[in-house]
Amino acid sequence: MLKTYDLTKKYGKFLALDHANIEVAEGECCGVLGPNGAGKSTLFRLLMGFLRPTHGQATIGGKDCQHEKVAVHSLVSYLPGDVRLFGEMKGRDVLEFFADIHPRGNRERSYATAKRLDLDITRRVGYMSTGMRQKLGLSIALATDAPMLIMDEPTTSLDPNVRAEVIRMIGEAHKSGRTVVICSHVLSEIEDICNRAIIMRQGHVVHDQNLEDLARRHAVTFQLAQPLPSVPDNLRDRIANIRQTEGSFSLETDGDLRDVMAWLAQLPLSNMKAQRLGLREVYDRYHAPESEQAA
Ligand SMILES: Nc1ncnc2c1ncn2[C@@H]1O[C@H](COP(=O)(O)OP(=O)(O)OP(=O)(O)O)[C@@H](O)[C@H]1O
Repeated sequence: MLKTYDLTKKYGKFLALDHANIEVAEGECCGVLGPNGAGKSTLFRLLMGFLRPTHGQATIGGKDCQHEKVAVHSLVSYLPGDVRLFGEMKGRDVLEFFADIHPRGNRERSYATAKRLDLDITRRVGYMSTGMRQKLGLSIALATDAPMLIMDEPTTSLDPNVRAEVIRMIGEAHKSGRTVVICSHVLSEIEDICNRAIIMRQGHVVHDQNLEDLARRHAVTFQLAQPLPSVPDNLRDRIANIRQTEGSFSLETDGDLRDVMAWLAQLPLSNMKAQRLGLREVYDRYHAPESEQAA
């Protein structure tokens, strides 16, 4: 559905996106993660044809994002990171304007989406709070039935209840078969709805994580006052990242935990803990907080 080929963007001499090769299949829900300035919005703007690539190409539904913008825009519903709307207009008029110009827009669905987000559309946009304007942007973007949703930080400025509702709505869009690409700094939101997460750093895609695979992985920690014996052959493929700090060990497992536990249970260890590996642990491999990097 979406493909980028060595997609590169320089602002002057500054390289914001460096030879990104990304493929998102039809029906996937793909999270894009990375710290401020990693290049996420640049990627999204290139996909929408709002920026010209310095090098490379992107396609959506086989259409070139730069040269076939109209066709691409009819396939995509896009929520920008900075929702800017006409301040003089009332919310209802803005909704109707966008529902009418998007080939897959629909006024009734827009009103219903705004209602679900508890947005008062009789207000003038200029008098709306930041969160209300975000809800208006979401009511525009979530109301089309375009086959692809591209959302740049959809839950920014929203209160916790509305955040949860928006994540539910995006999850519903995915379940109904739409392809979703979403960036967020809230890892739990990505874990809740995405089946895949791409991690970016300084304009590079540094990791591509299947979240269904991740859900089968565990981190096991324990204390052992002797060297850890070698991992039995039958577990070798499923145990990784063994680390030791004095008498404390940690390792990561893939798949069923029972046979790993049976092996460890034969050792004189104490304080054993096993917990599911989350996206946080994967993200921290690339972007650990500075305090931990220094440690
Ligand atoms: N128009 C521009 N001119 C010059 N530099 C830019 C421009 N737009 C973005 N940049 C720079 O490109 C880099 C990537 O910016 P981008 O907005 O894509 O990051 P991001 O990952 O979306 O960050 P955030 O999480 O803060 O939204 C940043 O260093 C930013 O300062």
